[in-house]
Amino acid sequence: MAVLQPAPTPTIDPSNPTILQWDDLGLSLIYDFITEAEEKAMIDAFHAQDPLDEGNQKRRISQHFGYHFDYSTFGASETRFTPVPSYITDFLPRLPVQTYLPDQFTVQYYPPGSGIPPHVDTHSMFAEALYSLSFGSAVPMQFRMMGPNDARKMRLPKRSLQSENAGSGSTSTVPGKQCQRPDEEQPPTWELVLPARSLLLITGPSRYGYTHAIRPRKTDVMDGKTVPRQGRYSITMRTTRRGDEIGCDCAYPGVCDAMIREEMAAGGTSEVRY
Ligand SMILES: O=C(O)CCC(=O)C(=O)O
Ligand SMILES: [Fe+2]
Repeated sequence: MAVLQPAPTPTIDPSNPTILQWDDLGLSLIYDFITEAEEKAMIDAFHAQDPLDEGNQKRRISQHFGYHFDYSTFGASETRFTPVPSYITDFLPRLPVQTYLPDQFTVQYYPPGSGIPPHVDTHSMFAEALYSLSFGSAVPMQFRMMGPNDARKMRLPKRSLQSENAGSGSTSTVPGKQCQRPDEEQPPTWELVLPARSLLLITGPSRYGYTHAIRPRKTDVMDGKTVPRQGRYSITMRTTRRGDEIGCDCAYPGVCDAMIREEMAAGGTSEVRY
């Protein structure tokens, strides 16, 4: 089991204390990004489509809007498109990155106790900015820095290019637990509590060089208190890369699907470069 370190300390602009920033990680967390009324409308809309099987709901439920995920490319389909509901389009003008907007949306319900395995969202097929809007309840998201050993494991063809299907229909390579050697040093691993109605923006190192996950647990420790995990909803938002934009030149070649693919095509088992 990963040994958790304390979460890194954010900087907070005193003139805007609802925004927490970790500049060196490329992470921002915006509290109260949506109102309680918006939150309720989203939950109602979700269950109008997928009624909750109260008590028996064990698995995550996902709804897709915009361009649908394509499992053959790990990107989004060019043709399968579900119109984006107004409860999403309404807040798009409030997103912190306005130079490009998401066009692929996965709305998910996590029943109490469920999570999402550690994964790196596909580098090459989606633009840098990824968002996670949390609602319904708070949950800790776990980030783990990918070290050189993880990178080497992820280069194995078996693990590197097949969909692990971490669940949201939108994820790529993850190092399997079974590959971990017990004598390995744990890479930096920490958790960030995502409160209900908060928006997480993931860019830079946290986007390209860290896995993120929600551990399946019955309880969480938040603010020093052990609390039962409750049902949680999220909207993952990504921007699809098309044509010439597909690719990645990040500084994390070991966990970059574009670079792994290139090296495999060249028949390489080249050294990990970081
Ligand atoms: O539920 C979340 O907040 C994150 C989900 C996620 O990481 C994903 O869909 O790729
Ligand atoms: Fe993700």
